[in-house]
Amino acid sequence: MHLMLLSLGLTEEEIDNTLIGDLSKIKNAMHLNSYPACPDPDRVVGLAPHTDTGFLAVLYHNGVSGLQVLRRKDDIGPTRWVTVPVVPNTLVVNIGDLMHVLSNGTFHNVVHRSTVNKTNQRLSAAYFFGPQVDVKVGPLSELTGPEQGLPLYRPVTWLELQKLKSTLHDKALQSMKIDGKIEELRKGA
Ligand SMILES: O=C(O)CCC(=O)C(=O)O
Ligand SMILES: [Fe+2]
Repeated sequence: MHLMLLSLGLTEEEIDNTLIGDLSKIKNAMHLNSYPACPDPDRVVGLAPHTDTGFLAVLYHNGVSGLQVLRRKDDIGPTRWVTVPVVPNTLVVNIGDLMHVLSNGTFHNVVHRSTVNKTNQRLSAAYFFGPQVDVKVGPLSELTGPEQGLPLYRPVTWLELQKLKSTLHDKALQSMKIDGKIEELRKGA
């Protein structure tokens, strides 16, 4: 995460002043997932499509494939699910919603899901890195201004975002847009 903030142009000193510079404001969580083998895997959902809410998620798995990411329409093809290849002794890092907010939309949160395997049980451990539940996260002031552009999102705490997602699902971030119409979205949810 430190390297990602450097790549956005923040100095070491500016990073020290962000949430990740102040480790007392950082919180961790973990999911342990088990996907039993299923003889008819196309008829079951392992883990429904979602984005992770924190800054970053680091995924470890037992070498059985199943994680897929949603690739938006591009020159290569239409919007599609792409299976993340299993590479031994590696971890997968997903960008979460709060990293998307913190970077003012530069780093995109990734929509992903898990499928189940026909013959092998799949196990995964997802480690989530985010702020303490009551610390507000908004676009970094270093990334917004007359030259870089306006902040796209209002600040939220991790807890607020989790509550928004429980009612608005994939529309939660849209509802935090500074020109977003939260009430309209709530009615349509
Ligand atoms: O099982 C996986 O590979 C993904 C798990 C996941 O996305 C999650 O726990 O949020
Ligand atoms: Fe996830």
